Amino acid sequence: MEALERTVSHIRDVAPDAVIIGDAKRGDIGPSARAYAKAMFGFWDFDAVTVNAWGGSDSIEPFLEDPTRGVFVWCRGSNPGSGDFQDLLVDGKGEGTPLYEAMARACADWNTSGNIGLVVGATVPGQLAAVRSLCPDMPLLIPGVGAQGGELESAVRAGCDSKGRLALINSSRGVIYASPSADFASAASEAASRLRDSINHVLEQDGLGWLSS
Ligand SMILES: O=c1ccn([C@@H]2O[C@H](COP(=O)(O)O)[C@@H](O)[C@H]2O)c(=O)[nH]1
Repeated sequence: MEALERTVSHIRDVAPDAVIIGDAKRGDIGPSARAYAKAMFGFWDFDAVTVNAWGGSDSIEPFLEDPTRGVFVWCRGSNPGSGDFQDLLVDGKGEGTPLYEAMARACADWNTSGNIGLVVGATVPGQLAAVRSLCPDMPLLIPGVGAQGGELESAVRAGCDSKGRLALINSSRGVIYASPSADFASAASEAASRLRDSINHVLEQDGLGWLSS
């Protein structure tokens, strides 16, 4: 907790415009969700959080109330077992919709304040592309490149919107464990810069780079 507190405070000091996402994946009944939302936004002051919406609309509603805070709903995981349930075909809007697509559609309906995003893994570019086409204007938080082996290029192409934006591609262990030695801090910084440059390289190739657009 102390390390988290110091990390958040350091980011606020050195990069006041950075968006800090609390990856807590909260998911509970409404009254408990309300307490969690108060903790995540009121105490920790995160700009956005991740939630697990298995409990349905009332389980995420308290997180959505403040339109200045973002809520990333876990939609299609990057881990090998995430398809066990999330790819199951359910009867929803159109027969045989995979559950993760039903989740994406529900989130689009709940997104009346424009503060919902979705978490979709880089390891499943097909599902990532499907979610992007269902939710063309939603931010996507995309874990799974780096240690989990997801391919960066397809994550950028499948995950970005039509302008090459709205994808937050995350690598955690690939950055924080870039070096086991005393140079861990500079190695982490270099790994993060390399990832940024690789993302930008794909965008440039597609004419969607920060400089070319
Ligand atoms: O489907 C998901 C949802 C969340 N995560 C989280 O992202 C990071 C990824 O870490 P790496 O070290 O880059 O693999 C991790 O904290 C997970 O909790 C995810 O990987 N997949």
